Amino acid sequence: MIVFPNAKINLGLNIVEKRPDGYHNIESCFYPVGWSDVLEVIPSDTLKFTTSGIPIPGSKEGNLCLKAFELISKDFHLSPVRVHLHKVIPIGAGLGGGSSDGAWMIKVLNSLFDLGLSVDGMHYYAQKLGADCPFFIENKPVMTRGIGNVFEPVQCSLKGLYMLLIYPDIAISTAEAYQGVQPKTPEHPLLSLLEGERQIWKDKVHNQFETHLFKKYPLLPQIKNTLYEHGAIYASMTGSGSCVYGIFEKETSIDWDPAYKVFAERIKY
Ligand SMILES: C[C@](O)(CO)[C@H](O)COP(=O)(O)OP(=O)(O)OC[C@H]1O[C@@H](n2ccc(N)nc2=O)[C@H](O)[C@@H]1O
Ligand SMILES: Nc1ncnc2c1ncn2[C@@H]1O[C@H](COP(=O)(O)OP(=O)(O)OP(=O)(O)O)[C@@H](O)[C@H]1O
Repeated sequence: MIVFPNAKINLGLNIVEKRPDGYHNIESCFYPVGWSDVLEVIPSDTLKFTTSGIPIPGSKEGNLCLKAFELISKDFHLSPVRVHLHKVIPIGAGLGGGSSDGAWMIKVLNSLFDLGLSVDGMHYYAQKLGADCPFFIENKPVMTRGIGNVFEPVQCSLKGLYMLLIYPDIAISTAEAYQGVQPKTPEHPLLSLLEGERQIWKDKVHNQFETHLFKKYPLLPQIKNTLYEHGAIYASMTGSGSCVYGIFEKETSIDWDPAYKVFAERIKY
């Protein structure tokens, strides 16, 4: 079975408070985008995991694909599989690529082994893997609260518009990003801003991580400004960075430093 675990962007991201367990409660809209890895899972004699594409830091055992397999095999009998992950989504980009691989692995195991897990059942396992994982189970635009695992519907569609995603080859770990953040109560409820006129997003919809990460990495606000100079309706860093995206009414191409990774699409979700 072959699937294409996709990335996400955050439309607005408020860090509301630090919790006693060290995590932070956030308020954000998660939106699926088409930048994708390739994940192949086939029945085999022994459990095997290989990767190609972008090198993934950390051990094989720490990879969320294998972690998903281990997690599900605690509750179900799974025969061995051969897993190959071709990594395309930049790492340390705020695109949730690793989380997506883990969540898609749960979905693959559910159908390959006929486990009969419902969406809620898959959420249960996904949230044990990481804060961003449950979103990728249903993979549709949603308002998230809690640590990113409590979902609420949002009437916000970007379908038919154009998206440019720019990864400037700066890896920022999620833990690093949260360390420098100052939680604060949002001035405006994000949900009503996102469901309102898109023209006001530029002034009112913020990713709170930008405050300290833009000071630390001045290249990031430069990329955001360039996107606005080329006519973006809205531009922002996604998640904990470093990827910056722009949303456009028409197809737009911009010359970037060749070291950057760029993904462009007509938004389909
Ligand atoms: C920035 C976001 O991508 C927003 O979409 C997410 O909040 C990050 O979620 P994630 O990458 O799945 O995060 P995890 O891998 O579960 O956590 C990595 C580390 O980030 C910090 N962390 C993560 C999520 C959260 N809501 N509060 C946190 O403080 C914790 O120090 C944690 O040890
Ligand atoms: N399948 C995987 N792909 C990428 N990273 C993985 C994977 N499994 C585990 N990891 C670990 O997770 C870390 C970062 O993952 P990820 O790509 O989700 O970060 P990110 O792009 O910053 O996303 P976000 O902060 O939005 O979750 C890597 O440094 C790596 O050690």
